[in-house]
Amino acid sequence: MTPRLSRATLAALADGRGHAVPGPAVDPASTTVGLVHLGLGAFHRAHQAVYTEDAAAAAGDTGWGILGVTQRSARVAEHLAPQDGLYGVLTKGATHTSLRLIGSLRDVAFPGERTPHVLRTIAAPSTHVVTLTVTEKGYRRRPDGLPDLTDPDLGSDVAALAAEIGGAPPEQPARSPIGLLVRGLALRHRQDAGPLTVVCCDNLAENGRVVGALVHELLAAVPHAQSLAQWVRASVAFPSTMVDRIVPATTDAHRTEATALLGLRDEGLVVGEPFTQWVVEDTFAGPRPAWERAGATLTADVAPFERAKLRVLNASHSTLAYLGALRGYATIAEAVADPELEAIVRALVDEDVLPTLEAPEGLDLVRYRDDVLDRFANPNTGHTTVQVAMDGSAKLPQRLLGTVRDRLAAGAVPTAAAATLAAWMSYVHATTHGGLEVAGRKVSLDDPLADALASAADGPVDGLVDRLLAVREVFGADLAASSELRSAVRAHVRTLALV
Ligand SMILES: NC(=O)c1ccc[n+]([C@@H]2O[C@H](COP(=O)([O-])OP(=O)(O)OC[C@H]3O[C@@H](n4cnc5c(N)ncnc54)[C@H](O)[C@@H]3O)[C@@H](O)[C@H]2O)c1
Ligand SMILES: O=P(O)(O)OC[C@@H](O)[C@@H](O)[C@H](O)[C@H](O)CO
Repeated sequence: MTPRLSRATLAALADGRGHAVPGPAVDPASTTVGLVHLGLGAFHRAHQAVYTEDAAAAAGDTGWGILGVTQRSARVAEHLAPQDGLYGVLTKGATHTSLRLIGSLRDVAFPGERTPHVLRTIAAPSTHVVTLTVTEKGYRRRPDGLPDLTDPDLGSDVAALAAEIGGAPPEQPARSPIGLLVRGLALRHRQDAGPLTVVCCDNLAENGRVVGALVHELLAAVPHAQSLAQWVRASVAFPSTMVDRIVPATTDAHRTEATALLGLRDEGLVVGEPFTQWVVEDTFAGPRPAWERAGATLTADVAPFERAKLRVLNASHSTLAYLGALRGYATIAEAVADPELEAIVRALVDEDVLPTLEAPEGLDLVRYRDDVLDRFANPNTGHTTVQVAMDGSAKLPQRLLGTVRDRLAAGAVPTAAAATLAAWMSYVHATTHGGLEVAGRKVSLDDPLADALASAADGPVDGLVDRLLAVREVFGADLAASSELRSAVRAHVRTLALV
């Protein structure tokens, strides 16, 4: 059996016949932890961990090893621990594949097993940055942006935090990312370990402001947390970021391909397109990795980049995901190759998105649209429509509904954006009525509001749009009340002829 990737097997391979795979640029054994990452999914490993490694290597800095924290299960930690944190990034271009090894993960942990260790690391004076990629739904926000204190996981962390402020040892397993973060901040405050910067890397509009507000609101709900809240206001920064790299879920075929290139089995392998971008607001409370030396842009104002990316790339992605899945396409590349679907996406961007955007400095938005469509057309990433389609109730408010609101406020009917909503509604209907098969597989609705959406989709089909627009968690009261939007979505749903 092919041996597993680890520091020892890699060294043995290098001593023997060797391999042609570059990296790691940083040996985990030579680094200390300076950054804690919450949400050790595929994206962090293919994006921030790579920038952090390149920055550390360029600056000769050994203080930026990462403690990677998984959230919902120990699976990724179990994959990476026997590999000493080492893993490969398989880059799949349209014509070229390459593999490199990454060593910036110094440690991995699952809070279900090692919460005290994670909290102590967030509180360590040598830790300066916490990053997050826990998906849109992971933040447990109410539609008004406040923390959902009825969420049992967040509730459990709030109770643990209150006990810890009262002097209890920080031992209870953390159950939510924001709860874990705030409990780590509380310990850091108690230990007077200095300022910290929290960098959200999820696809949320104004992601830094969102996470900062969640932390402050959560603290406002906890008894005796005033001094902690004051310290957070003074000592913790929440810069916003725009993150971009298409990183699909890793498949067995990717692992087989990587094993052939490396000669070692890698259970932590991740896959990405060649393109990568990171724009970070330069408002850190303390030291940070020299990410600019790895190609990141540090800027005073990230909002125009973030807005352009969410509204052009992510909204187009979701449009292709819903329409593509409804037409039976397995991948985004197949969907964008359908001229009708490509035309729908172009109309979305040209007619509704671009009028709401201000071009970030140095970015031609029309060129950006075309570049994004070219990236989607890469046949080798294998990004599935069903993966991009998941969690629509949490994603659409971030990537589409800002456009819809801006267009309505400008007195325009967002007819093209309404096509995306119609596609999502048709997808919700099909996946909750057992009627959607994509590439030979039955697809069911994967969404944090699946139950509410299924009951809204259940009923006479001519009322589908009304019932789904009434889901306040997604559309709020304003969009539910817009008769122009309602008519536009209804017209598209009729055209889709799926109900
Ligand atoms: N994959 C990409 O192409 C890409 C690109 C840009 C940004 N992102 C951002 O990164 C996020 C994660 O993407 P990924 O590819 O790593 O996904 P993934 O499925 O590989 O990992 C998701 C991570 O989020 C955690 N998570 C999921 N649901 C959660 C919940 N309800 N509560 C707490 N934690 C939860 C998981 O435990 C895991 O650590 C995306 O949602 C997006 O915001 C991804
Ligand atoms: O990662 P999600 O689930 O928020 O969204 C799915 C895709 O639209 C997204 O991951 C893009 O691939 C990514 O945002 C490109 O940078």
